[in-house]
Amino acid sequence: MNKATTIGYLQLDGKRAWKRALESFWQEKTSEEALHQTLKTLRLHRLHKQESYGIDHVPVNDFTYYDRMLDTAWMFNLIPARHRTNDTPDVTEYFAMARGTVDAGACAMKKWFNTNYHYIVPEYENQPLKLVRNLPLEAYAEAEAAGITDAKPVLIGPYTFVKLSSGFNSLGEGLEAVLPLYTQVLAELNARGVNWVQLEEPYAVTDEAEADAESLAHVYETLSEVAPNIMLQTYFEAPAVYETLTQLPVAGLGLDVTKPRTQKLLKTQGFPADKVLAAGVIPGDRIWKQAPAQVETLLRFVEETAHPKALWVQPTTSLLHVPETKTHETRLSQTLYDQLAFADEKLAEVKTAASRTAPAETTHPAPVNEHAAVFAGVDTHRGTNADKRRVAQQSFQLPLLPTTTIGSLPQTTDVRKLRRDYKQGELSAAAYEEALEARTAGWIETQEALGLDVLVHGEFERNDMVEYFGERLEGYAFTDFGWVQSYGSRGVKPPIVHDTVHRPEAMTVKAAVHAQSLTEKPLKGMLTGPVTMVNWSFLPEDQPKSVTAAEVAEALAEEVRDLEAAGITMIQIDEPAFKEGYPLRAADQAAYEDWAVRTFQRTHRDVADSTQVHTHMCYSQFEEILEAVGAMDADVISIEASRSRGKILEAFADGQFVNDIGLGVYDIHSPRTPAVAEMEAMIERCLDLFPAERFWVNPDCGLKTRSEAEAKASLEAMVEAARNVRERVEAKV
Ligand code: MET
Ligand SMILES: [Zn+2]
Repeated sequence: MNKATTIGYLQLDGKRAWKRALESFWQEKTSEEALHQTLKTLRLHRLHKQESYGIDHVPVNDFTYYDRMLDTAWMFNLIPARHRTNDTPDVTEYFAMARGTVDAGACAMKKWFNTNYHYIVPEYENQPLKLVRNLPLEAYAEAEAAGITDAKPVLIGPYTFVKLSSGFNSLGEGLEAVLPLYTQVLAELNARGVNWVQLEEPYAVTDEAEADAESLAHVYETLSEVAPNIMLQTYFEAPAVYETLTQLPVAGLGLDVTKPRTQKLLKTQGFPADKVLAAGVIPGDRIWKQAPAQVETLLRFVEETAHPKALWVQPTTSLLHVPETKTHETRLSQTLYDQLAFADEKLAEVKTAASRTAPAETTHPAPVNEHAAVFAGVDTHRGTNADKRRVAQQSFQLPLLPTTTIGSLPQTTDVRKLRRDYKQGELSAAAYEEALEARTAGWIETQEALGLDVLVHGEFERNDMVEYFGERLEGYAFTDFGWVQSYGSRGVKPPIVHDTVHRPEAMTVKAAVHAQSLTEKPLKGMLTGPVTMVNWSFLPEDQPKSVTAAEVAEALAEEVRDLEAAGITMIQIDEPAFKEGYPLRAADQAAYEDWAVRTFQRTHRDVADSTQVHTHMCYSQFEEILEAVGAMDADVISIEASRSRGKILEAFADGQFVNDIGLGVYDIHSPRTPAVAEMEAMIERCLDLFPAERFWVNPDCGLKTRSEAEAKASLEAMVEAARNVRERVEAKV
């Protein structure tokens, strides 16, 4: 019988006990001692749970107080000077790095590969490194004391750790710094009698790994001398350096065998006979139950092509990316409920798959191509150019450097309470709507008083920019406890697309028309774009992602037409998740861009030249995707620019990009009121690159998380900065 294994389990349980424990400690409502105690209980609970499902080599040290990259950095004494308060770091340093303090900003946070999880970026500044505590060893000992023998300590591998850290001048320098510490950790595990250890190297699936193959080999040649059996675990794609990995002196290799590229590698290159193959056969980042026959077929394929020394059956990724269990859901239809498998249901699937040996009759279904072409033969483009539209849109009579916001305005406690009361039936639909309209009316006055040139209604009715539209479209379903960790203690409940997406009726027209009726200034209608809608949802299993995006695009196109017909002729279609959907391999990029750009284009294809389309993206490396952004052809794109102090504009300035740009002049994540002079300087710098006619001035994202006072003060300063620069530019001509 094959072994049933997992790569890692999730932190954010459905009841959110983990989150509550952390937040109550941060709010100083519980002691540090109580925090450790509560988290230990949760930690042991999940170990026993996995064991009870029949999982072998239950992973330990996958449980974190915030993030696993952070755990590793902290354990190595890789603490930025600004966060250090003790000689030997403790939770103070740990949470200072994660969340910042009054005096010291947090470490940066970045997207974990192509998932919606964000990790903490360790900062190397030549600190002397040392092993502060051997966390994997402690976790192993704890499990053993709880009666779980043969647990598998897991940690992020040295190669991936260095690649994702900042401050190392080169991979070589980074490895030189951390390899001795990994060696010490692993040697201590070995001395303790640990059997297997899992080292995760997801970076080995990226194109960049090809150039790093030698370093990877060096790392594992060094570590295997001292370590227990190493399971070198990859996920998210097939390794880009498969041949190198197969030749390493490690005891096992973990692969996502559902990926077509992995299957091809197994077929053409085989698998080393001296290694264990940990085969990811149950999708760890999706929520659909697998047909047992299909899994068996896949396993049979693996056995026949790989002939490994032994086979471990496991999910393709850590279970971090799915909710804990479906068992507490009551709102889902029986059909849908029956089709779902969240983390705990996957444990059962893994066990079942590992236990069966009977060969299946069915043939392996052709893998779905996520990036299948859509809108074949359909012209999705607006069919007009930026210059023509600029002329038609002069009717808005905007000043030079018009000021606006990104859409959401502060969601104060009373706004949240309104939504909650309405959802729980304590407030009638009419009373709810009236309260929202009053809120919008107040802010229309405020925006006018602040002197903003283009207004918004404020998005008070939206808890989340994807959920809001999902709830109004057919084909979506929502869970009550389906939390997935996004970063730290923060989670999201991604909607589930389970059927064809349709728009039964207009979704945003009424609120926009009401808001516009209160002002002479133009008001932007606010929509969430098709790419973001699919990148932040769980999608049907057997359908390419692009197909769902195309359905959403048609629904949004209807909404755009309705808005236009109702007199809302400035419409923003947000795409903050456009960049994060990019595939891990360059070879897949063109196919992604094709459907992503075309579905976005489709949403605004049918509007008149005089209707102005905006889009908004935040926190993206725009340099890499500029051509696609240009092809989306929104009249105005607002971008995050404050953190790079406008440097990003250099990429836009090479002449290819013809649309207008909304400069995000201050960081909305900071509670600090930005200085007028600072914002002026940034605008001025950008004017060296572009004519002033092409710029807008705005914050770098929505203001929903800010207090009213913070938002007002910041916007006041922003409007003043724009005015000052406007006056100077106009005085020059
Ligand atoms: C993450 S992007 C958010 C855009 C949205 N319109 C807002 O202002 O909140
Ligand atoms: Zn944003």
